[in-house]
Amino acid sequence: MKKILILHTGGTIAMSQNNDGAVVPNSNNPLDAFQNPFHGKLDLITEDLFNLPSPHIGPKEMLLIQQRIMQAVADGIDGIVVTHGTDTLEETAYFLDLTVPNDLPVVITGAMRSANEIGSDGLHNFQTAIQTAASDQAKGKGVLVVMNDEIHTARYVTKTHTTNVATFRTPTFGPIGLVTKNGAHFFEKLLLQSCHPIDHVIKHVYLIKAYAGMDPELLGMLANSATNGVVIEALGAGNLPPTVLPELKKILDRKIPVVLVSRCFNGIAQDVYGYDGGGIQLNNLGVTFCHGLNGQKARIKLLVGLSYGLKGKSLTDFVSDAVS
Ligand SMILES: NC(=O)C[C@H](N)C(=O)O
Repeated sequence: MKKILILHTGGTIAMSQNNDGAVVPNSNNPLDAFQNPFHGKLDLITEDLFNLPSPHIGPKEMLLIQQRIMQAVADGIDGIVVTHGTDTLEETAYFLDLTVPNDLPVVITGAMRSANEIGSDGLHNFQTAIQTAASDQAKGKGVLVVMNDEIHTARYVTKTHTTNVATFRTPTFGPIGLVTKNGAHFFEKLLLQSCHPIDHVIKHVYLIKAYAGMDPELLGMLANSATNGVVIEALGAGNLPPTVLPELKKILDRKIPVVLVSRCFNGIAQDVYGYDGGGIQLNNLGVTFCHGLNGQKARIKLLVGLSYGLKGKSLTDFVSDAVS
């Protein structure tokens, strides 16, 4: 019988609406009411790691989840389900994708409606996540996000709607599988990336967003602080307003890695434009283009790479390639 370890970390899936209509964490996890429908087929081992809304989760908590999963790998667990708030779920999922071995199925899920709201999606998402983690086909796919009957890769999935249960989408590529009443079905093979099992996370890796008429002061502050890395969500195919270039150069002169992604929902950032502030100039200045990740994931990738001790070309190669 397969052993599936369930790690609860909080989020709406562990919350209820109170009499004032506010959605608040429950002291008793509503998922404790889950009746194992896989009796005799799956051994479900449950642990409450913590009970935090996901805006309270950061790299420290992500590392705790990663360490618990590494222990489970050593203990011979067959699959892992992590329940998590949806606001930062994609970041934790990608952090784990980069830092745990990708042969063990690790599935993250959450809910958009709390336990006592009509149409609550928590129990259903929980069940489909368990089915996916128990599937032989889930092996070797890296960390997966299962929500609303869809299976997405941690690498590309993102939260796209504030409240809709169909919030998790994979721009450009789409989901890699579905969960039906018969279980998990995959229709994509994946390029797998290497595992970087870090044991600490560094600080001061920042994410900022470009906008029309972008003020240079924020970059100026980063150039003069204890900054370890910067990710910029650039305009379009990967361009910045020229007004920020002097401050950007100060950061690059300090050998602080600067990674560029696009603020566009679809597509990849590339060095295609030759005007002032265009991608070709940014590339020549030493900015690293990250192909295919959104800003928050590129930041996680830079954070993991730096925490792992990568430097220079190995760091650039690691961060620029979404599948390395
Ligand atoms: N749907 C959710 O889980 C959102 C909640 N604010 C959280 O991330 O904890």
